[in-house]
This record gives sequence, C-alpha cells and structure tokens, in this order.
Amino acid sequence: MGHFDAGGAMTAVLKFQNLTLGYDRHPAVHHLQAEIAEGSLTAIVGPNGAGKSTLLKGVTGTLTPLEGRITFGALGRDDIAYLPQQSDIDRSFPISVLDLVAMGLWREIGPFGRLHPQQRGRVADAISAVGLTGFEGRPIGSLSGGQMQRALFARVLLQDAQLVLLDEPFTAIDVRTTADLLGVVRRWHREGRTVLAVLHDFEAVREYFPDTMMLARELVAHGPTADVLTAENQFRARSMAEAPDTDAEICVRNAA
Ligand SMILES: Nc1ncnc2c1ncn2[C@@H]1O[C@H](COP(=O)(O)OP(=O)(O)OP(=O)(O)O)[C@@H](O)[C@H]1O
Repeated sequence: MGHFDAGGAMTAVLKFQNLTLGYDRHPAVHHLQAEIAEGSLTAIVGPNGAGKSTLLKGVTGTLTPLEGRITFGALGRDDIAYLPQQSDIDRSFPISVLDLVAMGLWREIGPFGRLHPQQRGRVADAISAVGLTGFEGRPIGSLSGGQMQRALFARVLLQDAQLVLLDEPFTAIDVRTTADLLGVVRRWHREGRTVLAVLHDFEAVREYFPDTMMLARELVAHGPTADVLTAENQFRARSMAEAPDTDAEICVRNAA
C-alpha cells in the first residue's frame, strides 16, 4: 500500500510522459511530465480552463493523447472509479438512488444481472456510509445537489477501485456534506487507494490533501501541498492561464 518500495523508490500508479491532450488538435494540457505515487492523495488545482478536467478525461481514456502517453503502473484502466463534474451528469435519467448506487457493482453483475442478497447488503452499506438511508426509492432527478453528490460517492465506494478520480466533488456542496464526503475520501486514502481530485478550495486542499499538482495548461508545480500552493506559483499559474493561447494548432514545441 505504501508510496515507496523497499529501496525507497516511489511506486508510480500513473505516469504522464510528455503528455499533450486537447480537442480537435487544440491542446488543453501541454507536455505534462509527472508521476502519481501509489496510495497518494493529490489535489489538482489551477485556474478555470487550466486543463484539470481534461487531464482526468485522459486518464479515463475518454480522450486520446495528441502527443506523449499515460501509463498505468500495476493497475489496469478498468480499476478506475471516476466522478465527473456535476454539470456533466444527466439528472433526468429516470432511475432511483438504489439503482444509481448499484451501478457501482456493474463489473460484478453485468448490465442485466440481479443483485444477490450479499450484494444488496453492500449497496445498503454504501448508501448508509454517505448518509442517504431512506432515500433508496427516490428518483435521482428529485435529489438536491448535495444528496446527488452523496449518491455518486456511494457508487464510487461500491466500485472498490484502486484509483479514484474526482472532478470538483465539493463545488456547490454545503459545509456539512463536504465534511462527510471528505471523510469518505480519507477512508479511501487510509485503505491505500490512490485519489486524484480536482479542487478549487485551497483551504480544503491544505487541510486534507498531502500532495498537489498545479496546472495552467502546463505543469506549474507538483509535490507536497505546502511547497506547491505558494503565492509565487499561484501568480505564475494565473499569468500562464491569462496569456493569450498562441497554440492555435497542435503545439509543436519539443517536436524538433
Ligand atoms: N469538449 C470540449 N471541446 C473543445 N474544447 C474543450 C472541451 N472541453 C474543454 N475544452 C477546452 O479545454 C480547455 C481546458 O478545459 P478543462 O475543462 O480541462 O479546464 P479546467 O481546468 O477543468 O477548468 P474549470 O476549472 O473551469 O473546470 C479549455 O480551454 C476548454 O474550453
């Protein structure tokens, strides 16, 4: 479960090698070189449009690199649980909280499988762990934003993945719900899972996330949170993000 092997070397769960990701050949993340240690709890921060969500989409495989690559240590890509931004989720889909959460067992039961009693118990445990007992039959469209986020966390809990990706999990979520869900994140960390979370609240990052990666299209800094969240790095990130994007087409830097 540790970050380091017997020789003290870091065990990487994920490696970004000269990674460029983008849309229609317009890069959003440039030439990223970084490694994510097994069991680490890392916040991804940076200004709007910095490429944070794009990076997570690269890890899930939704986006194929324009250049460079992403490699997975001992893990396969199917050992990832991903919580997208709330805005990317279709709440009009007519399913209950129970069905949404039970989708976390999809790998075990397949698309049309029935839940065994033992699996029903695990679904109930996950719903209880996020404080949603009593909401099982509610259509997801009737939930508040915070209740929906609790349900999505329960689904991730059931997925039992070694790598957990969270995209702005606490945006527009109240203090109490955030505290409860941060408890779930700490549990994953204690269990030795690797967690990457896109966050905007630096106070929460300082308090709960030992490591931070700061992006502004390019990597600004990556390492222990106190070393990364400096005023100087924040200033650099802002000026990099505000600079006009001269990469109208695929970036050719380092290509020569
Ligand atoms: N589907 C898309 N098609 C085209 N461009 C996109 C798409 N999604 C994102 N982009 C662009 O890629 C860049 C990075 O976007 P991304 O969503 O990764 O930023 P972010 O750091 O997550 O920002 P925020 O903090 O605002 O959520 C932005 O310039 C954005 O406009």
